Amino acid sequence: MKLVVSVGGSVLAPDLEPGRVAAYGDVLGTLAADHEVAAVVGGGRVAREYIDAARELGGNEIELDQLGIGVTRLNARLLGAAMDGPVKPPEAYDAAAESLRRDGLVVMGGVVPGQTTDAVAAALAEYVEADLLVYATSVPGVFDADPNESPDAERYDRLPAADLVELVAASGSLGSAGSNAPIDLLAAKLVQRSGIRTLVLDGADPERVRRAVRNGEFEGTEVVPDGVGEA
Ligand SMILES: Nc1ncnc2c1ncn2[C@@H]1O[C@H](COP(=O)(O)OP(=O)(O)O)[C@@H](O)[C@H]1O
Ligand SMILES: O=c1ccn([C@@H]2O[C@H](COP(=O)(O)OP(=O)(O)O)[C@@H](O)[C@H]2O)c(=O)[nH]1
Repeated sequence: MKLVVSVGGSVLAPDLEPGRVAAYGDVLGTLAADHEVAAVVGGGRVAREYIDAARELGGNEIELDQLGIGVTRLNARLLGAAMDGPVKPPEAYDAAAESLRRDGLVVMGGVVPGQTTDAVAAALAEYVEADLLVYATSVPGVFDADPNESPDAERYDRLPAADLVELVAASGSLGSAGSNAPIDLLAAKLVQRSGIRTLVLDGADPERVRRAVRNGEFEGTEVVPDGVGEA
């Protein structure tokens, strides 16, 4: 199977803990023995710190995004170093797809301003015609409200892609650089358009990603193509 895993920066590098990066590297490396695996890595706290500092210095939103992209690529290098040795992460989808074809494994970060790595993962999944897209993020799925703001928020076990788009649009995620939402609006639209099976799960423990891929066992939200499932 062809698999794209979006590893949130908040999941991979909330701080620089080599053990956590090694654990992700192990899981992705093991999965790559049986599958073609593309990982897309986010920027996390460090990206936000750079973005906040540069905003105070008067940087415009595109400049802030460019800083964020730089940090996602640093994190991609770090994860790459935990697997095959340091390799410069591809900066575009065609280069990533070529690495995936050649090596069966690729790690990349951001691509262009105006989006997050959620959208990179969805676009790469569409480009390489992935069978499965997994968002390993800091929350255990997509909720009807931000679970970190609303203690009564309820998780969707299955969510039609159109409902995901609506929910993300309503949360106003196409905001400024470094903004929070379960996934960004472009990612939600690409997931809807591609119809690729998509899981959103708590990625704090990479074993959850392994189990989801290996046995289909996971706790979180499955985004289903429009018309296939009920919320
Ligand atoms: N409806 C929602 N369901 C789940 N998470 C949400 C929702 N709305 C906002 N969020 C926020 O989305 C964030 C998930 O993304 P984030 O922490 O940036 O992780 P990552 O590093 O994986 O991108 C959480 O901080 C969570 O509070
Ligand atoms: O293709 C990309 C990927 C990332 N970013 C920037 O880099 C930041 C960090 O990326 P990440 O995917 O971690 O976003 P987050 O989940 O932190 O919002 C984002 O907020 C954007 O500002 C971007 O502009 N384009």
